[in-house]
Amino acid sequence: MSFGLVTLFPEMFTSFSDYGVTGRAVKDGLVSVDYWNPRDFTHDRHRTVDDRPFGGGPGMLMKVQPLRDAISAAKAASERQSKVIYLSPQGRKLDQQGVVELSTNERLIFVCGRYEGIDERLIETDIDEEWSLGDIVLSGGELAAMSFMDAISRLVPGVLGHEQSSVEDSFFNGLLDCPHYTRPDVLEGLSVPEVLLSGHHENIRVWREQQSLGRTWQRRPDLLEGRELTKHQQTLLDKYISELSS
Ligand SMILES: NC(=O)c1ccc(NCc2ccccc2N2CCOCC2)nc1
Repeated sequence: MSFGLVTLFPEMFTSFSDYGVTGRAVKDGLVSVDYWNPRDFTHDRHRTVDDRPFGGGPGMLMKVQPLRDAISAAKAASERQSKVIYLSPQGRKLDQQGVVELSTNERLIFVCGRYEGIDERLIETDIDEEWSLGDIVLSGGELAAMSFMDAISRLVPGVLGHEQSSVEDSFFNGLLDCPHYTRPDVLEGLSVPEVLLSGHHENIRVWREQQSLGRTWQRRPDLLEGRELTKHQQTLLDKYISELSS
């Protein structure tokens, strides 16, 4: 997977490239990241990257010429087919299904807006898809881009050493995650569910699936709509619900 970042603040992305699972993926060459700063594509003495909005109003927009040139350079830098993504509150809201869709691309170029955003005509001419991290307002697109990159990278084969963990990822199978426990076995007078100490792997797997189903039903019933549960899953969920009232 190759990521191209069009951003005024490339240094922000060390959080992705230098730490943890994603840092290891970059180090191992499973994921590559390259940066294209519009400021490097300016030709005036002050290296201007913002411009005033037609129609007036508060704030500035990103200056068109440096931004267009940075996007073109990002596209030209790789023979791979690339998709240019603009992150904004007006985009398609991201969920794990969207992450799976985006992960099928060889190269993604993220355009990170600053100021009040970019000229609408750039979205029509240079941007392929507009996406949103969620209904939140950020000071720039960088943190949204990094969240997209993290979620997408986790689906790249080899990035999560123990393949299993990506399957158990709470949203990977469309259900919320089960509760997790570790030492000490009693914490503030609270013990660990017996089944987890039993060493009975099948019972543990079933308990975890029941917990995922139950918590999803309780906290995010919307995730269960339009989802066919197997008979076994329905039985587990029914038992979970009946035990709530006991
Ligand atoms: N939900 C998201 O994915 C998301 C993405 C970016 C983002 N901010 C950068 C930005 C990009 C485009 C347009 C406006 C803006 N903003 C500039 C600053 O003012 C607020 C609007 N915010 C939230």
